[in-house]
Amino acid sequence: MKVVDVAVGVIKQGNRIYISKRADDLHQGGKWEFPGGKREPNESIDQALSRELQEEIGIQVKSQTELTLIEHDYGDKKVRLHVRLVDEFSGEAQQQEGQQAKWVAIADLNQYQFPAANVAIIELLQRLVVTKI
Ligand SMILES: Nc1nc2c([nH]c(=O)n2[C@H]2C[C@H](O)[C@@H](COP(=O)(O)OP(=O)(O)OP(=O)(O)O)O2)c(=O)[nH]1
Ligand SMILES: [Mg+2]
Repeated sequence: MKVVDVAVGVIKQGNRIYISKRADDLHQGGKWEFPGGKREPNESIDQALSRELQEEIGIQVKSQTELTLIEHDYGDKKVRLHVRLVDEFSGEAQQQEGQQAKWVAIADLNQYQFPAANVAIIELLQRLVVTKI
């Protein structure tokens, strides 16, 4: 099965992260996610993330730094999540297609149901909080 490269943005303001709910009819539908999407041919991950965050939540990314890389096999689909921290952006994060979204404290992320691949991202964020970011 081919692996799908996905650019994922952990958008941070203070100690809170922006999460949105995936539409029910998508892969891993109905779960919460960090905004982002599939890289298109000839696009870098940086470009894919900037484009997706503009399209999905209407922000312009000013800085993105690598957080982690996660490969996960859902059985029906294999993904490689390129997870980036976005802590500088312009515009106000707002779902462009009306999905639910919210800013959640890093410590409270466990209260939401995410796709299985995200468990490692949330653990990492909570570990980083203890030290720095
Ligand atoms: N955006 C996002 N995708 C995630 C996360 N965790 C996770 O397993 N995924 C998976 C679900 C999907 O299989 C894939 C991303 O696909 P997507 O549906 O967001 O892609 P896209 O925005 O380009 O959408 P489309 O072109 O298919 O409409 O990565 C996450 O936190 N954020
Ligand atoms: Mg998407």
